Amino acid sequence: MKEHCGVFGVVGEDATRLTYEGLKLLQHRGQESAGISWIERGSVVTKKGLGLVGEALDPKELRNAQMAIGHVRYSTTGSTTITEAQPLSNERISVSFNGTITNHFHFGEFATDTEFILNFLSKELEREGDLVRAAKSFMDVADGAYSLLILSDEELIAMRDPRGFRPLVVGEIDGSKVVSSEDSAIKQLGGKVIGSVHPGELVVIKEKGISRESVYNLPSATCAFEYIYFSRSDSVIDGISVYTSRVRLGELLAERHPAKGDIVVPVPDSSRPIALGFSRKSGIPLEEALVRTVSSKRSFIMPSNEKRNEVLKEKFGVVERAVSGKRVVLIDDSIVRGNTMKRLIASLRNGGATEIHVRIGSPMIRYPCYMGIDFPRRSELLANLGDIKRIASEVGADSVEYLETDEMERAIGRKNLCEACFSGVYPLKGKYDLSKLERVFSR
Ligand SMILES: O=P(O)(O)OC[C@H]1O[C@H](OP(=O)(O)OP(=O)(O)O)[C@H](O)[C@@H]1O
Ligand SMILES: NC(=O)CC[C@H](N)C(=O)O
Ligand code: SF4
Ligand SMILES: [Mg+2]
Repeated sequence: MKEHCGVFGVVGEDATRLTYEGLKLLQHRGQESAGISWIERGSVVTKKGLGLVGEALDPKELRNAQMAIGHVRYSTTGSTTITEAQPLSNERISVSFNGTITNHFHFGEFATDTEFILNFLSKELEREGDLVRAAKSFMDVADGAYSLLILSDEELIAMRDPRGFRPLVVGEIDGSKVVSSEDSAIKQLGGKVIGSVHPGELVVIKEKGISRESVYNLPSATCAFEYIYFSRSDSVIDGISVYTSRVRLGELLAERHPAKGDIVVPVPDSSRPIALGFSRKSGIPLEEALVRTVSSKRSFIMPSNEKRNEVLKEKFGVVERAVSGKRVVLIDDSIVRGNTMKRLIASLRNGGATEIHVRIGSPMIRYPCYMGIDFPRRSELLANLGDIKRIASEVGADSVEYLETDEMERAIGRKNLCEACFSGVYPLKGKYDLSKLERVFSR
């Protein structure tokens, strides 16, 4: 499974530098490439590179401007190349986007869904002579997930798809107007959060002000995985704290799926608050028995299984003193392909753990995602192997239990979530044949 991208945009003083700083704080959303577009003498200028923000962009090559947008990429279409990196621009406009356009293949052959967006918007702009109208036409035809920024020399447009699959937030930093995938980045830069871009809303940001228009008003279906894994714990999505959701996922796990153990161990990083909740509720002490290598990346969002396993090889150390002779309750936020679990259970057994009971803070992932996360095939999902006994034997655990969907909703505190990867029910506009989507999105 690969996940999201991060977008950040600024209108006002110091736009390029603030965008660069913002991207660093969204690094957990994409590690493949980073880029920034700004407006210089009426034209779009774009710099991008492969790798983490610090590797991809040289601050000395960035020019200060009054308007800029940026991107960190976790690809769900195409490949990890500089030409496919975002922002994707021509002289007039630049786009930076988090999501997946599920129906992009209906419109022709494109290297990525982002290329389709740029192509569509450019043609509509030519036809209509107005970028806001072009953006609305895009909303009419596009299906899937998009938290999208469009930059021109006149304005920065921010829009969120009608279901609000991915987060998007507007705020202000030192008088400059900003838009970011997550509010935590705005707060950490000393700014104040104005609020979420609502699902189906189009926001136009200019130097003189922000105007907002609700273009579609449908029931939202925000990605449950943003709360479970993707977003930073210090973010708040649509008014709900990610940290609180995660602690509650752990509390509900302890209540509904208890385990007999001597210690609770989180798989760092994203399952830490879940393990804390489990430990508090069960009374079993928490031990940080897995140490995450400082320089390690997120494994799940790497672009191939080979790269995921390369990351995992270096990612964890085991504190033998903490686990030796102990019955371990091992907590993770999710099992997708099972790469992480298989490796960790072997290491914990080597470290002397006597029993390992795995408890997962989300339901079984059985269906692919085509809305911004990259696990496009049913066959790669561990949960499709069989029941929990079969899964436990595959990963080498004494037992494995997952949260049920209703328990997850209770923990997060909202029902209007996308749960397609658990249920197979896709909150999309169109009807699709799953096998066809598997072929289109497999890379
Ligand atoms: O079953 P898998 O296919 O291995 O995927 C699931 C794992 O991947 C993610 O961690 P990741 O390493 O991406 O990042 P983290 O350090 O933020 O937890 C997630 O938190 C699980 O640990
Ligand atoms: N994770 C994302 O948001 C991916 C954006 C876009 N689909 C790409 O492949 O570049
Ligand atoms: S299918 Fe799963 S990962 Fe994809 S948007 Fe829905 S909840 Fe999120
Ligand atoms: Mg993890």
